[in-house]
Amino acid sequence: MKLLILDRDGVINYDSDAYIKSVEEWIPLPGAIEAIAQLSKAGWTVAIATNQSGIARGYYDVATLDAMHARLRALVAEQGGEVGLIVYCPHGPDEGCACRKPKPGMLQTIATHYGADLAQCWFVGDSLGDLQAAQAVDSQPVLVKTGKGLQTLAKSLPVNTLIFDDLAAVAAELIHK
Ligand SMILES: O=P(O)(O)OC[C@@H](O)[C@H]1O[C@@H](OP(=O)(O)O)[C@@H](O)[C@@H](O)[C@@H]1O
Ligand SMILES: [Mg+2]
Ligand SMILES: [Zn+2]
Repeated sequence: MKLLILDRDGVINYDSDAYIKSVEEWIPLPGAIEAIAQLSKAGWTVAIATNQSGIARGYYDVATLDAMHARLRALVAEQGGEVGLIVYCPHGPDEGCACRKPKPGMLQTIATHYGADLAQCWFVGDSLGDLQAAQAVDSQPVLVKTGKGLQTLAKSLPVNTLIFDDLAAVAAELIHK
């Protein structure tokens, strides 16, 4: 199946070192909503795997996170597309969970949900942990230069990492390849 997995903050929406704590702070990056809709209409299933330690830190609650994701789904639906499964890790960095990237637990949850082979999937992120999670399960690591992407670009990346300017460029590659 044509399954694309996305990181959220810095790939779909602007990120902030102060975390994205409300629906009002959740602002799509230019072209991101359209990219997801175009992929969806081209037969791609678009799922999301996102670290949300802000919940463990007490910056926002699950209801607020769900409202952000309802907003995302509504905006994509307005463009005629749909968003697939959204999986998040609500834990803090010190909790030792199995789902926080760079661990691949969320990618595995998504693959199991769809019966998909992660070795055939691209995972698009802006942080090194995203790329490492992809590498851990033989998915294709894809870095975008939005969010923390430019800082990540300066780090030691998985050797097969693909690099794109933004999610719109990733979508164009997948839809027209
Ligand atoms: O990029 P995704 O996975 O969708 O979400 C990242 C966010 O959960 C936050 O992750 C935090 O990292 P720590 O969780 O504090 O290490 C920081 O990088 C924040 O700036 C960022 O907003
Ligand atoms: Mg991110
Ligand atoms: Zn977790």
